[in-house]
Amino acid sequence: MSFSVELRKEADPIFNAIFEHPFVQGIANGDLKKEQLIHYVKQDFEYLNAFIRIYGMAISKCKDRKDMEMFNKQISFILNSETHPHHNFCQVADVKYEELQGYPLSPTAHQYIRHMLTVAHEGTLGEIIAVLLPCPWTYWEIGKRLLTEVNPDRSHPFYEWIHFYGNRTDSITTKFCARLDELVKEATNIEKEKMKEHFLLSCQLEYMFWDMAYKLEDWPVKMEVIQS
Ligand SMILES: Cc1ncc(C[n+]2csc(CCO)c2C)c(N)n1
Repeated sequence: MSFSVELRKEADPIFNAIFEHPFVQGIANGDLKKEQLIHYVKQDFEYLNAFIRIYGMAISKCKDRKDMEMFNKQISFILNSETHPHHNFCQVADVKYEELQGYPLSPTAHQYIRHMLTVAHEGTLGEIIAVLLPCPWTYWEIGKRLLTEVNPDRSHPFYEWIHFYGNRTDSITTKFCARLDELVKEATNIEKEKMKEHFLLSCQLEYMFWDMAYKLEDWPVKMEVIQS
């Protein structure tokens, strides 16, 4: 069994819990409150900014152009394409995308971003791929399952979202898995254990991100944001 297949197997209960989560089920049946969609987009916009920066940190650890190109393509993808599913949520919530940008991070978004930043700062290239992988992998599986199980028509409010994630053929997940499986061959047992740990924690944080949006999670004590 390849390392990536081993990781997917261990994470199976988390992948299933994510699919069963009421926010994901809300995408399936078109039943989400405007505030939940707005909270998700506000937090995800900042999450994607952090993701782009982490790809930049990954590039700084690459030894060859092929790896650099892989991450560079993903930066462009986030900047130019990952905006489509956000626009879908904004349209359903009847808000302008620009109005949802620049908000402070919720506790869970903060935790997830800090987890990825720590690994990007301290880890090897293999550890960085392991920490980033649950992001595309969980969304790809959600998209594919919703596409087959819901098979939405154009009148479905989240038709665009489901097709965007479900229809990816040239998947970054496949590329990351292949690269991780190569890198693990040269890794020590300690590094391999760290890769697994980072991957599983990111899977848990993917679940928590949906939960954060669904429950409109915020800090226990609200602070006034002082604009300079
Ligand atoms: C919390 C959270 N997790 C995953 C994604 C999906 N996603 C974000 S960046 C990217 C491309 C990776 O190169 C994908 C698939 C999201 N939007 N928000």
